[in-house]
Amino acid sequence: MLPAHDAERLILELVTPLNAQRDVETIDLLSASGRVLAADVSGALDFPHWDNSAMDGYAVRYDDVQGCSADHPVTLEIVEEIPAGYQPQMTIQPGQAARILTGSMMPAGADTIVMQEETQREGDRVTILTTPKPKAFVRHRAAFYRAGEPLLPAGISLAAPEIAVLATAQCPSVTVYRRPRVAILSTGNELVSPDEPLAPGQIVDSNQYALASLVAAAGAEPVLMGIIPDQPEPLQQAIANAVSLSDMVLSSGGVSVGDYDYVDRILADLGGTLHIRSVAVKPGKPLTVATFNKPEAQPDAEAQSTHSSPLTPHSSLLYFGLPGNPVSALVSFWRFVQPALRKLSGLTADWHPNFVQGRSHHELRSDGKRETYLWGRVNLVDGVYEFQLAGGSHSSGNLINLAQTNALAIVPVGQTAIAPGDAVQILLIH
Ligand SMILES: Nc1nc2c(c(=O)[nH]1)N[C@H]1C(S)=C(S)[C@@H](COP(=O)(O)OP(=O)(O)OC[C@H]3O[C@@H](n4cnc5c(N)ncnc54)[C@H](O)[C@@H]3O)O[C@H]1N2
Ligand code: MOO
Ligand SMILES: [Mg+2]
Repeated sequence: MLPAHDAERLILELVTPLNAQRDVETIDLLSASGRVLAADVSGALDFPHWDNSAMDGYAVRYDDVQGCSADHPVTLEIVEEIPAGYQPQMTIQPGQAARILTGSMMPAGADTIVMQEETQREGDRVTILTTPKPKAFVRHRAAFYRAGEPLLPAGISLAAPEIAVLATAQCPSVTVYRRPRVAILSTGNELVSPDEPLAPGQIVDSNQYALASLVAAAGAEPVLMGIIPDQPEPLQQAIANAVSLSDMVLSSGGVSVGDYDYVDRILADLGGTLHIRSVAVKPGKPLTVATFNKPEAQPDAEAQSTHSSPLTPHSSLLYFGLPGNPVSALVSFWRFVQPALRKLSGLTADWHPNFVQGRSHHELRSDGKRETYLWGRVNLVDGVYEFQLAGGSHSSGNLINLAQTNALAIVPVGQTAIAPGDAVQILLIH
């Protein structure tokens, strides 16, 4: 049994990320949320693009208003009104000012904004009642970003802030990694899909649904391979098929020591290399991790004929044989598959699970033999993550009380209890 930390490190080493040249697509910025940027972006525009005012007020020459106060005000002639979207026509001369509104272009000659609240307006004259700081409330061209400098690096996930930046840089479309295809298959003679009646001994295949949801939430494309019986031939066929058409495979079930647990043997027969057979976590001990070398798809037939096999690039596909127990399959996903999927998807950082320190409201128990994950909810209480253990059984076969949880509390190997109020490491799962 590999310790969890070593398993995570080994798994991440085994991941070949999508290729920044071949595995990309150009998409509309409006559909880019959650996608991973595949190329560095730099902008062709300074930001701000013009000197502009940060306040509603008056654009003045600092020399004209230096030293003025309520007792010694200065009155200036307003020579132009500058609303947003308007290009100023006048150059402000000594003794002059322009009425200006937030975001509008600074007129030539002016270098300082006096906010409206510090003035008195009478017709086309404005009286300035305080001395502003030199260059006050002017947002200078390129103060925030200079055209041509790096704007966003490849390998980051796009969310509202990055999408706003790309829009501002006039990038209405963006080159992102394609979504990784993740094949999902459930193994087991006992499994039926949720729309089928249960005969004695049968159970419903929930893993395929749960894993599809997790894969989609991670920004990847789930490819559902269905329920495969515990029979070597159909299972081998399904696994070979899954390996050939995806970037990662997740199967559940059939990885323990039972008479019908064929997955590991089939992976070896198909030429896979087995790296992990079990991990010291509870739930989730039986976890098979294997890799397959795959010839990479060639962009076109010509490329295929000019690059004969020794030059054909290969990539390594990661196969996860997750345990069949429903909670075990999900815990294995959160702890080990998700980081691998993040690296596969082209992200250059932030692969690791989201661990935080908190305190436990309830007593947490473990046998101390494996790193133990208990499910529940965290809330921030006075700035501290507080973990509330889900009620009911923490059996790996009980998925019912997993609903409405958002975190897993971790009891380390060698520790058998965490007392109420004590510190606990928590894995955030949503
Ligand atoms: N002698 C031992 N037996 C077991 C060990 C062990 O170390 N020695 N480990 C146990 C642990 S821990 C786990 S976890 C399970 C893992 O078993 P498998 O991965 O081989 O899974 P199966 O045997 O196929 O199924 C286990 C369990 O999960 C249910 N299941 C399977 N697939 C699904 C699905 N798609 N949706 C919902 N539920 C599913 C299945 O019906 C079984 O109840 O092995 C222990 N045994
Ligand atoms: O590891 Mo199993 O997942 O304990 O039930
Ligand atoms: Mg089994």
